[in-house]
Amino acid sequence: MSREPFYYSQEFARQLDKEDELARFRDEFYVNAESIYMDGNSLGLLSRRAERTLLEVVDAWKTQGIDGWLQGQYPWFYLSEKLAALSAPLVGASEDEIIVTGSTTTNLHQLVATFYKPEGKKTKILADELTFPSDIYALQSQLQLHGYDPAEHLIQVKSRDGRIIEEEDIIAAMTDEVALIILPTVLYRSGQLLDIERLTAEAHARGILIGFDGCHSVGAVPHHLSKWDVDFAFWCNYKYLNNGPGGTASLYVNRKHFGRSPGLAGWFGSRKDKQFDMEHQFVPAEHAGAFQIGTPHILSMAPLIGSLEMFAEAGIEKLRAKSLHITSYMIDLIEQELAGMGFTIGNPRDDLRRSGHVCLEHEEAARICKSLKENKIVPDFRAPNIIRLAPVALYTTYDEVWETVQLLKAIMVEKQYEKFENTRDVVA
Ligand SMILES: Cc1ncc(COP(=O)(O)O)c(C=O)c1O
Ligand SMILES: Nc1c(O)cccc1C(=O)C[C@H](N)C(=O)O
Repeated sequence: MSREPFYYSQEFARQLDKEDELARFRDEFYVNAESIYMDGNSLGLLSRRAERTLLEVVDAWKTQGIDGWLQGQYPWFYLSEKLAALSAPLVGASEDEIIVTGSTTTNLHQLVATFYKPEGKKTKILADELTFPSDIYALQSQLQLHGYDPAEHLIQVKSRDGRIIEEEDIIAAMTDEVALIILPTVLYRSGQLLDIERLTAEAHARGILIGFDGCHSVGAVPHHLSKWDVDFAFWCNYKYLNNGPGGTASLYVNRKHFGRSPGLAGWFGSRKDKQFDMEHQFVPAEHAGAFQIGTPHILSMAPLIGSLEMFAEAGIEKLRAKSLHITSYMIDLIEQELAGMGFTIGNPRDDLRRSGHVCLEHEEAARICKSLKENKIVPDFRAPNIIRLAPVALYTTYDEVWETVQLLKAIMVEKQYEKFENTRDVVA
């Protein structure tokens, strides 16, 4: 995408902030005036609206007790479905194809338990070697539950450069032994955005089901899961969607799979009108709600009500446009200001192949991150050598990007990082 050139001055950054049509949303967040937050790709900030809806739900509990399930502003019995409807525009699905439930990892377990049906020589699961470890642990344990050795039955597509997984290599690994494919939409370290539509079409052409982990794309990148015919997907809501630490996650099941028995059944997967019949014959919901298991984590999804209102107002296309622009600005500034200091941009440069964070590689990354924190910048570190920086479209300013890069420059020029050990913290 061609863009107006960037100029290297703080005035220019401030001018970009004046022109930013999403700038008004920043005031809705609890932004710490003392620091610059660049970690919204790991844990998004709290907004006033999310806080308000959380407190409203707490108040319903306080004042209504058990009646909160059916009464009050957000009856809890229907909250997973209500939030699904609010999430639908972000992922390009019908509201009944989504349900807000569980955690990323438990949703993956549910979906693999549902969709992994080894048969004949089709027994393998295809993933990649750079994906988030929790997904691999889940896949390994699911294979073991079927009596298979993951060393043989889990195929992890290799990266050619340690950063990116080439779509060609994934497609080449889609052999007739593969029963199921699980891939991230975005690789959590390099920020590579995979071509979801192409991979889905290639999988289907070979009769393979495919599901995606959308943790690092939902809320930052528009999706068209139904149009692309993705079989299923799952994602957390605590990164770009600002639902709070450990906040309830989501899953998507393509409507063509409605009616499939959930691999892991539980009473909240029941048809709503049947659930309280308390029969021992499970009657699953006729939509993605069937894949819920137990009682929804109401307090952990309440912030999402307020948060998703903001996404509806801002619009995911506009958020993506700002995200691409502000991350380009950051990359450009890094290249200009930090040249010759040992940094490498590890994310793809093409807008179609990158997501919402900048991946900055350096052999001293762990201690540069500690130094950034001492300078009141919040990045995160991913071993062995990555500093992730996420200027988030809803609340990060261009001026903060400018400040971050200037502080990084001072840290390098003054060798401030040398006083720290080059090792990660317990939670990096
Ligand atoms: C891509 C990806 N998948 C899975 C997870 C695990 O999510 P959870 O701990 O919410 O199950 C995370 C983050 O922790 C992630 O970034
Ligand atoms: N889930 C997290 C947690 O419980 C503590 C700290 C970080 C996280 C994360 O989400 C990390 C994130 N998935 C990542 O991309 O690395």
